[in-house]
Amino acid sequence: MSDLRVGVAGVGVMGADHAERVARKTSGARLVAVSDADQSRAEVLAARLSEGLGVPSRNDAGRHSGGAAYGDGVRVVEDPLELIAADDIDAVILASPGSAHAEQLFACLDHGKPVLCEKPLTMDAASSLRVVEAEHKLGRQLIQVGFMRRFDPEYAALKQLLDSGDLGRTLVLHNVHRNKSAAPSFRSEMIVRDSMVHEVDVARWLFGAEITRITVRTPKPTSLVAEGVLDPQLAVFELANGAIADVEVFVNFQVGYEVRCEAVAERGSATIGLGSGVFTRAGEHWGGAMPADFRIRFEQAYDIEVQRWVDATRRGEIDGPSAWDGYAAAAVCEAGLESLSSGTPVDVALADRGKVLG
Ligand SMILES: NC(=O)C1=CN([C@@H]2O[C@H](COP(=O)(O)OP(=O)(O)OC[C@H]3O[C@@H](n4cnc5c(N)ncnc54)[C@H](O)[C@@H]3O)[C@@H](O)[C@H]2O)C=CC1
Ligand SMILES: O=C1[C@@H](O)[C@H](O)[C@@H](O)[C@H](O)[C@H]1O
Repeated sequence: MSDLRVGVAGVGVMGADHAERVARKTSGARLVAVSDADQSRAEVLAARLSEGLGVPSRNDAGRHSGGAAYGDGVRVVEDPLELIAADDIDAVILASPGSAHAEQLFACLDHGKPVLCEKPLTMDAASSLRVVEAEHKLGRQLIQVGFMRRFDPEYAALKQLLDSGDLGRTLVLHNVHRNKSAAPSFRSEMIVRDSMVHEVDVARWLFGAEITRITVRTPKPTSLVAEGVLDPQLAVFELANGAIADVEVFVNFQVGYEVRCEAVAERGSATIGLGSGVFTRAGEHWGGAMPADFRIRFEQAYDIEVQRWVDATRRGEIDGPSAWDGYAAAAVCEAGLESLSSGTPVDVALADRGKVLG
């Protein structure tokens, strides 16, 4: 079977990481092209990743003729929509900002291109639902959403344990999600839509049930954020199966990246994210290191996610969170935003899955 020829749209923090992953760490795939609204960023990355192949990078004004042979280097395509349409690209990774996802996802569907779309699927529930419906109309699943925690070995082991029933029924999930710091432009709504959305997916996935109601409350914010930014945030999710999950999201924690999840079940509890790595006692100090960001903490999860996406795409399938999962998370976040401003519980308005996908 020939290698999957991949193009990456949006090569900032996450896209550059994924592009490098495809170019250097993923089997059965080859990075053909990258695109970014900031073309110089794409050019620098393409040059760096082409170096590994021992060939110069190219751009569309150069010698691209619609089909890149292996070892041709990584091409820069000015317009991300052109990258999606290109004949020599079999599948796309979207790591552009969430606000660009809807248009680019529709382009992927129009061109029949499988796509691994970073979270959030889109910026609101209505556009996410349109994406789900458009994919459903095609009759095959082309969209996988980048909820990478499902691929993290610790989360996967927790899921397996809970599903085994050894601890009885799971009652409650406690989550902590802390980033060292966030850009001043990272406003309160983004804490829900970009950060909390991971716990929304984790809760839906671990419980295998939809979230029906969300409450978001905020203490007096940390003094280290701009006026008006509500950080940290505490949320409670109520699920259709009667379970409850809570999460503290704090994106300007200052210390490091910390993601924890404790499941409380009828006959025991299980916790992940307590800090792996080497625990040392030296020089009057004891302890271990904390990862600086998600790229370090979840490196293995991203690697597994992308490898399994490539393998599944080559089989003509997806193997991970679907467009529906992206839509359901968007619907919860939308209710979460309403709750963030009212401080009261808000019911999640979710379309009837059977009717949409039936
Ligand atoms: N799964 C995860 O853990 C993470 C996921 N993400 C997601 O990845 C996506 C990108 O986030 P970051 O890399 O942190 O942002 P970023 O700001 O570092 O990178 C975004 C890049 O997209 C480019 N861009 C802007 N408009 C574009 C367009 N219309 N088409 C193509 N490129 C465009 C920008 O110039 C920039 O280089 C977001 O959806 C974000 O939520 C981000 C961090 C972690
Ligand atoms: O997805 C991510 C970022 O977009 C978000 O901004 C961070 O808070 C999350 O920890 C990270 O996983």
